[in-house]
Amino acid sequence: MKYNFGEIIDRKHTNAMNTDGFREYIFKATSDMKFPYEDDEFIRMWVADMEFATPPEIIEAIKDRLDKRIFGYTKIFDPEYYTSFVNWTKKYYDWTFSKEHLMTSPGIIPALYELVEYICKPDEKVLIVTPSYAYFKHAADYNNVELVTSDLLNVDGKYSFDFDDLEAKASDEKVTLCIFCNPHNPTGRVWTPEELKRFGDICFSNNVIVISDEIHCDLIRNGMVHTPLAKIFPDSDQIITCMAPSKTFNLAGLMMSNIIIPNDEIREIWQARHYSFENPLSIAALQAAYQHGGEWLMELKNYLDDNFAFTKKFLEDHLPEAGFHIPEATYLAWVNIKAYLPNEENLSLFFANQAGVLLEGGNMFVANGDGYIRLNLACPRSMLNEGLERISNLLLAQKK
Ligand SMILES: Cc1ncc(COP(=O)(O)O)c(C/N=C2\CONC2=O)c1O
Repeated sequence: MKYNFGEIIDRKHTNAMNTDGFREYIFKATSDMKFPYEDDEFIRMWVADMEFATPPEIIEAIKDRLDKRIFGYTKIFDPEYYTSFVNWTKKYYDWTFSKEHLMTSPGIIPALYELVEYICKPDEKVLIVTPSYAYFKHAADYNNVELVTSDLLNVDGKYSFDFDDLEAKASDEKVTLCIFCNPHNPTGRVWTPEELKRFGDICFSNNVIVISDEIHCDLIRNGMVHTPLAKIFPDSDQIITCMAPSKTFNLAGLMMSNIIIPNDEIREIWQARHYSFENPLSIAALQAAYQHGGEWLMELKNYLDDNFAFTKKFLEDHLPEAGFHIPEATYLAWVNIKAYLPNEENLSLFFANQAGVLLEGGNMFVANGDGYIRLNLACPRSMLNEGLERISNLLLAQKK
């Protein structure tokens, strides 16, 4: 191994959401909220960023840009950014897109907020499948647009579309936009080409535009293949594809994502309304990620696959009544613990207070997540083991 994923890195005094933002984000509380644990005693398995150092190749590119010593107003003028990214999508997803369609945003969430405003009229509705990353709901709420949800089917922890329900919801003429997660957070599904085709046919035959949020698409298990929704519908301009190396290379704080908008009308609104300057260090980092990140990603995927295998065995050995399948994508474990805590409403608070573990409870994923916890496994194995030990000790104590 060329890279050290077992290293414990001190994130204190870095203004990290992960270490300092959990009271506000998870508990909607102020910074004086008290727990029986000191902040640095928690095992943090909640927000989706990683405890791993960003690849040295990316850090080197940022340093090179720093050496230029002037950081004035910046936009992407150099075609090398597009070339680096499209070479990556060609190599990893066998998919390409036009340079003219590539926009950027200081994050995918800000893009969702803007796109809902640009696409939906006030009396229209946004469709999502559930459970869902909560910011998909926020994107509708903050634009005062009604949210419509379609629960994924869950058969013994295996998730799939309820296509009949999806068809029924999409056929509502007021549903004009679907925010779609591909691969899916929090269930970890990698949608098959067949599922994507049926999903897209339902949306497009009902005049529903799709934002395909593909931020997790590089973080798939070895052996899996990501299919961009737009690859299934190469002639459609009804798909906005959101991708970013921020999840892949632990760069979320650099606030830059790729938004591919093939629809001329929507892109023109975006270009007129979106503040399109970029951070020069972010451009350097993202370009380096796509040019030089391949080897690190390969080792990261191996380490994550081992963390998932470790977690699966741990749960089988210590919590045999928990429901868990190794997800096809993401570094997030979605675990059914109903058998141990059938009635606990606020799982995040329960584990924070009783086990000193910060995690996200199923109730944080809009709907269809009761009894589940989501664990971030993108951490050194020693940290993972401690978190799992604390969780299992607490849950086993409930059974006594
Ligand atoms: C599906 C999905 N889209 C967008 C984002 C955020 O994109 P950004 O605005 O950073 O470019 C996340 C991050 N997911 C997180 C972050 O913390 N917990 C999660 O589940 C995500 O899971």
